[in-house]
Amino acid sequence: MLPPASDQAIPQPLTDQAPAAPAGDRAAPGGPPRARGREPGGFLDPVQLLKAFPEALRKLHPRVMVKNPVLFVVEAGSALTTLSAVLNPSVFTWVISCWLWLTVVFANLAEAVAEGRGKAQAATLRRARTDTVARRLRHWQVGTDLETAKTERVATSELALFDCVVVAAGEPIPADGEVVDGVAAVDESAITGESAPVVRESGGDRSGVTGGTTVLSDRIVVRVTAKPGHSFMDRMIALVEGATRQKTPNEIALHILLCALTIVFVLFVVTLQPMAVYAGAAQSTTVLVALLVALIPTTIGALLSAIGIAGMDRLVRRNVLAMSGRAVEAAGDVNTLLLDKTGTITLGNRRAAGFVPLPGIPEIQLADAAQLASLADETPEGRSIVVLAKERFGLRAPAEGELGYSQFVPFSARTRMSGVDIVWSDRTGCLIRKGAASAVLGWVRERGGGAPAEAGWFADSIAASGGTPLLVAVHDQDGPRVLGVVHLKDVVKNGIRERFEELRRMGIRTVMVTGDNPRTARAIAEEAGLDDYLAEATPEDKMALIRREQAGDKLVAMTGDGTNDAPALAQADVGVAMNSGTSAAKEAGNMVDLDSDPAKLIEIVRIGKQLLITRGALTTFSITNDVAKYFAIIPAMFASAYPGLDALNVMGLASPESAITSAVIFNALIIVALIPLALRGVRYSPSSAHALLRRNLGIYGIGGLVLPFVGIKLIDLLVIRFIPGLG
Ligand SMILES: Nc1ncnc2c1ncn2[C@@H]1O[C@H](COP(=O)(O)OP(=O)(O)OP(=O)(O)O)[C@@H](O)[C@H]1O
Ligand SMILES: [K+]
Ligand SMILES: [Mg+2]
Repeated sequence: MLPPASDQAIPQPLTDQAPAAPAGDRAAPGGPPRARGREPGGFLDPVQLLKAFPEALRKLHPRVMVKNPVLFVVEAGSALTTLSAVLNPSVFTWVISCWLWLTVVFANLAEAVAEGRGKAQAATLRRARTDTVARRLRHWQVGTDLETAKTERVATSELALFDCVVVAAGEPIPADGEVVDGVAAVDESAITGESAPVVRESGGDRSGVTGGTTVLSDRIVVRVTAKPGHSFMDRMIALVEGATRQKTPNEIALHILLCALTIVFVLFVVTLQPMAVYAGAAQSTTVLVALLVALIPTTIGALLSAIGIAGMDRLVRRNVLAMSGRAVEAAGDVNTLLLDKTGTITLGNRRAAGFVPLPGIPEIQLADAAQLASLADETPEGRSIVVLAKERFGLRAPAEGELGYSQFVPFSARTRMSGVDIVWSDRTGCLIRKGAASAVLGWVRERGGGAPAEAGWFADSIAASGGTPLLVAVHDQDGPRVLGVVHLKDVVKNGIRERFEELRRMGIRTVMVTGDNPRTARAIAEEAGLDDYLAEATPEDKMALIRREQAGDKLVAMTGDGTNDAPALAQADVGVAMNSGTSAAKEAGNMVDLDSDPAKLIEIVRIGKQLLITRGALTTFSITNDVAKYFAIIPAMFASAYPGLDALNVMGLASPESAITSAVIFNALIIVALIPLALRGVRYSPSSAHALLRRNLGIYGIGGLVLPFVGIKLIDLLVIRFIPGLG
């Protein structure tokens, strides 16, 4: 027997006065997502270049230069030519020395400009960091009364992991953490730049809060999950400043290739001299160094790190924190995207919308059982059931005297059930469970009960509409039986369908993985326009699916927000956690999206692809554009010894000196000319990766081959005009 509804109030959670802020997180509607700050255009701001100049000079220190062997060789060569210019002064040796030094400075400038942009962003972020006083709770435990709890005021910097702090309307949240009590509207504009408030609440997958954001309404208790100095904001600042940037495996591979090429050319130039002497055409140090610099891949050596920094920077501008460059690169090659349903594809604001009793059961009886099973269920779903039962029937929790003993069964993603075991004061007892249909039916059958067909029908019809059915069952003196179904409603995020279509055009398969039942999953997958879905997935199932895809040589991205997504987020090559999500999810992933927008993956993939393509294109360009320099320098070197070699002087350069000078000047200027491209990235449009690669290798390979012939010739014309003594 169920007790009559009691009128005595229990301390109501804040849910009753849920803030009137828009529910859920902002899903980017069809249009392009808003970027933080202005995206730098194609032209490089001269002011930026000027500002980065001192830093570029500072980087000339050999200790810094040695990290970039290609340019270290150029620097050593510059020093050598300068020495020979001092010992053996001539216009030619001085001009070459100057331009060699400029080559190194320009290379450093590329990196300095990239870093400078990050520093500007970091400064903006620093301003958002708070250093205030926090109200720390003393001897308080989750679930106990807040009114009587004692608080103490401490400086934010003194907060430790797992401290609980109270934050009320108008106050800043002192540290990264998780809401463990209450629900509030939070202004996250300090970190996202977006002014619409978001809801953060305890118990569910929207519990994550970020230090520096402000509570707008109500009051929450936040458990600190990051020590001061190690918050996401701190990590983001370190990232955009380039302080913690590590080379990715791809970058290391390319780096090794560049070093190998450099060594080969150093050996070539060193062994060239004895042969030249033998041929009666001994070369000066200056000429040999100029040849070496022209041959080694200086262009990509100069731009490589700027390309990487700019990629990170582009992500941060779109409010994505990447914890590793490796993940950014992997994003460029992703084949499959897995998304969880609740809170990622839907708003995650899953609320009870109605009670559907089985024939012969009064609705109030179902509502009462459902709310008893939810009294200690701190998930948003559980709280919404309590609220609905109160609204519809004025039902409230049992009074002190009525309850003998009760034991709550918390919800877990594995059991897909929650409930309560109650012994009333008159010593009668009952067990109540609510949860996924298959789980609750299993529970009833295990206890020897059966389920009328209606239970399945009702659940199916709710599921077919995209809702989540929760079956409610009791086991009391009348035996185990199903009472009916609670209809949980959730809404698919606005405009998400178009975004998934865009992913498809990029060649990415989208799969929804959800703990929910297959019918609901199918309805939502169809509505959102996903390629496939996996229903009734436990956390392990989600991870196993990723492993299977990876075994088939696929790169997998996963976005999710729940603790049940954490294993999958950790397993995925690209794990994007929603910033609104639990701290377990955020720790497991290798990226965090501050806007909590699953469609952000489009941006992430685009940036990853752009990074890979830009690096590939500029490497190709760098290697092919050295070819023209052989044609400029080799004939010049041996013109006197082998006049026949003049046939190679296809550019018709004026004199050996002007030819070598022009090649060196071109080599230096091309670095500056390509800085904007390195920072902005090669244009990317969704099409197959192969087509893109072919197109870019074509453009940059042929461009790299042809451009220097024109460029060197033009410079040669200027050189003989304006630098007397080289003509
Ligand atoms: N508080 C709750 N009490 C009882 N059952 C619940 C509760 N919350 C959810 N369920 C049931 O458990 C199922 C699994 O929940 P889980 O959180 O693992 O997945 P989900 O949130 O539905 O999906 P996703 O992983 O896509 O976010 C739900 O579909 C629902 O049927
Ligand atoms: K070069
Ligand atoms: Mg979930």
